[in-house]
Amino acid sequence: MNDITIGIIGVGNVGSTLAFNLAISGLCNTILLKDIREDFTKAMALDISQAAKASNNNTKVKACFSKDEFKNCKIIIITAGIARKPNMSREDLLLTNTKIVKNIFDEVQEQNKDAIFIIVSNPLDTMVYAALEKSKLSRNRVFGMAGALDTSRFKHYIEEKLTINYKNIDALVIGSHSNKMVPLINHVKIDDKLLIDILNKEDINYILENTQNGGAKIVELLKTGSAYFAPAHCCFLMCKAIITDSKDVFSCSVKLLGEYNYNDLPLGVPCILGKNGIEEVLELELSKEELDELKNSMSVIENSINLLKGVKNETNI
Ligand SMILES: NC(=O)c1ccc[n+]([C@@H]2O[C@H](COP(=O)([O-])OP(=O)(O)OC[C@H]3O[C@@H](n4cnc5c(N)ncnc54)[C@H](O)[C@@H]3O)[C@@H](O)[C@H]2O)c1
Repeated sequence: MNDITIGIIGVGNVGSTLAFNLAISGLCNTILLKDIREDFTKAMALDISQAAKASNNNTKVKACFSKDEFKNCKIIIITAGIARKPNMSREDLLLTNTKIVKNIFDEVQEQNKDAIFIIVSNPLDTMVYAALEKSKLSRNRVFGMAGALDTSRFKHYIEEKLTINYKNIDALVIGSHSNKMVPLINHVKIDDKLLIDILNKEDINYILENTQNGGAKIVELLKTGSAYFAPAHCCFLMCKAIITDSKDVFSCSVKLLGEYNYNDLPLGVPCILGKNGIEEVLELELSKEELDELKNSMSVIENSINLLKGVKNETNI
């Protein structure tokens, strides 16, 4: 068992499911939970601690309500905020969640000087931008989880259309966490075969459309919120890569510094994760068509950030 504390802020569907994943894995020995719903958070801490005990591991889960309790975290995952309901876009969450995310840094940054922050709250890429702006931390320590989830949805819909036996799907989604995300369809490999050589155009279009609208489909069915098992598990895997210094590659929303010809803006691209958070941002060789799609995808983030900047001038968010 590692002597490591992981903090989760926002103990709703994603946050509590992540805490459960962490507690039963034994990846860390302390999980700190923080949410505005006090009794609910205390209940989650008890229930999840007891789940850890059922697997005979010593992970302690604590509900924290003061600055002094929520401290010394190696990783902090921010899932606080409101989630989408049917007919809401991720952008509809913009102003509320920006205020929440920025306040959180006021509350926890001082007591967690070495923490790596993984942002989950939506609209994801803009929340990464707001968190970086507020915290003034470097990009390796403040980044977002979304590409890992979008990639798992991509793989889900690819598998639906496969009729052959295979061992591995190698696939990646980059771009903004929006319906203009960029599933890199021409790069997908099923073992050593290119997917585009296996499936017809209709199947390919089905995969692309469903991947890009994968979150909305779950929102529509749930009616009261958005997906949480896959998002929480992707966060867990990213925490694991950091704690174990695995150097595994995840698509993360990270501030670009010249990569893909963008500067000072966050975008989902493949990154190596290790003990310092993002160890390296990988630059893929993309076709002209893919770069155009990425530009289109980035326009969602630029519009959202511009909207935020406009409101900020008026209201001091
Ligand atoms: N990045 C992704 O891929 C991805 C995937 C799923 C969900 N999300 C986003 O993650 C966020 C959480 O989703 P969810 O389904 O867990 O929602 P949820 O409503 O179940 O949980 C949100 C929690 O945040 C808490 N909260 C609100 N304000 C807070 C504050 N100031 N401090 C601490 N806690 C606060 C609420 O009390 C609630 O428990 C949403 O914004 C959602 O859109 C992102």
